[in-house]
Amino acid sequence: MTVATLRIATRKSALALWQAEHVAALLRAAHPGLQVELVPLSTRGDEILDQPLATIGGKGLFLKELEVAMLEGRAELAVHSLKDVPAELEPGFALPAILPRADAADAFVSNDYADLAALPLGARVGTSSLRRQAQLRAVRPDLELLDLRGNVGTRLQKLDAGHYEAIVLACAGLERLGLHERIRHRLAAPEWLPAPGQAAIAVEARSDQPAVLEALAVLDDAETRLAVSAERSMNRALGGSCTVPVGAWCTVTEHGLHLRGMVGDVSSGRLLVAEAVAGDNDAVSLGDKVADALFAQGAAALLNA
Ligand SMILES: NCc1[nH]cc(CCC(=O)O)c1CC(=O)O
Repeated sequence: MTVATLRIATRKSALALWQAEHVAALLRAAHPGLQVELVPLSTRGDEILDQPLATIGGKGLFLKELEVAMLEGRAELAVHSLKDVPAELEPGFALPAILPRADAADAFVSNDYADLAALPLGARVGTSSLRRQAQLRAVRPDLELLDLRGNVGTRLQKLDAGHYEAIVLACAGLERLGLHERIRHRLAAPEWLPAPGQAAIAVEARSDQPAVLEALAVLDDAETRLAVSAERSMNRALGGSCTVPVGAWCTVTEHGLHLRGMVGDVSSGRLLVAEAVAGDNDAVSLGDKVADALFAQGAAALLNA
């Protein structure tokens, strides 16, 4: 059985639409004659903008409405930023494709200051991510950390309006939106860790639709899948949500996988860091191993804080 049409459920933000169009173009190129359409939808995560994600219940918020559309037969697939996909997928769904990763670094964005070190004492920095807050606190305990939600464009507007001296965003999102020049400084591994799965685009579909899964699997990048499997398995072992400050970065070399993981504490800026290596058949156990090493350093106390 082959599929004639694929409908892509997507959020309506500029970044989500760019990512869905990107997947649509790749699918059209891979399957000549295939009809590919976008189904833009609003999610709870997009509608509730006045509270940090950690308070309103975490990451599944961006997926629910897209998954309902697939269950009701209004779309065959959904496109997500992998870092917004919970460590545990909803039963009945799969990720048949993970695209090659873009720049996984975070971006220091400011109109007046070149990097973190250049910020004046007590400067206001906007980010609602606990992972970013903990790492900022660790290097600059004097900073005033302020919540900042909304899509990438809204966050940049709030910076430009003077609410903050600097904000932190993902390099990948800025690049996809043609905003590369807003990156003043890259906050990159190993000193600074991204979110598990950051900069990878994930394609989700129902696990009971083999023809769809097969059509989507051509977009999968094996190396990215290995790296993000290790990062996401670490996150899952740590309790797996965005309500805790967790960072992870896995590299793939000819010698195998190297995973570095971090659990942080926002109020003290204390960061626990652990790393380990494994062969490329062992991505999931590598994640578990680094999580165990973080627990051995006392991660449970920070995760329950
Ligand atoms: N939480 C929103 C979100 N989800 C994914 C990205 C960036 C793109 C990516 O990581 O693939 C962003 C924006 C940001 O953090 O600046």
